[in-house]
Amino acid sequence: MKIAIGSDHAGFQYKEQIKDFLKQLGHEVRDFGTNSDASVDYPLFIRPTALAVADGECERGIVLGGSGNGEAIVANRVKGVRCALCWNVESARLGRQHNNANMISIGQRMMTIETAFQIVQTWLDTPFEGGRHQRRIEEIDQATPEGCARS
Ligand SMILES: O=C[C@H](O)[C@H](O)[C@H](O)COP(=O)(O)O
Repeated sequence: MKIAIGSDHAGFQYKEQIKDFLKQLGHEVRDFGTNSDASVDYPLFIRPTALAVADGECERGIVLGGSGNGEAIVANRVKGVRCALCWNVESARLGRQHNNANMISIGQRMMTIETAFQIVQTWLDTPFEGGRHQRRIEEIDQATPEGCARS
């Protein structure tokens, strides 16, 4: 697969290691930065990563930061992206089975690199279940481009 990857400074070290891990598995990686530990603003790197998944340049995407929270928030504002914030193998497995997550967000300050590798591997290997979960995904996509509001 062609996989987009992006991080801020707080996710940079794991981004580099996950990039190597993906290449060893035979995947093509498109790196949207950042390229050092120097402090940056995560939306500037995460949004282009998510847009590459949304427009089909990449099949999947991985974003990283300190917690992964802000990165997931940014990615999920891009139409067509379903980014699961993953903190263990089970959350990654369910992100695929139930949510058909085409992106994951990982918090470098939240876990060991071994757990991060296991999350990535699980997310790559687990198929979407479909069925009732497909209906729910379609309900997510019923939101207007402006978002939802009570009328
Ligand atoms: O949700 C955002 C991410 O966790 C960021 O990586 C984090 O906020 C960066 O924090 P700092 O600027 O204190 O390194």
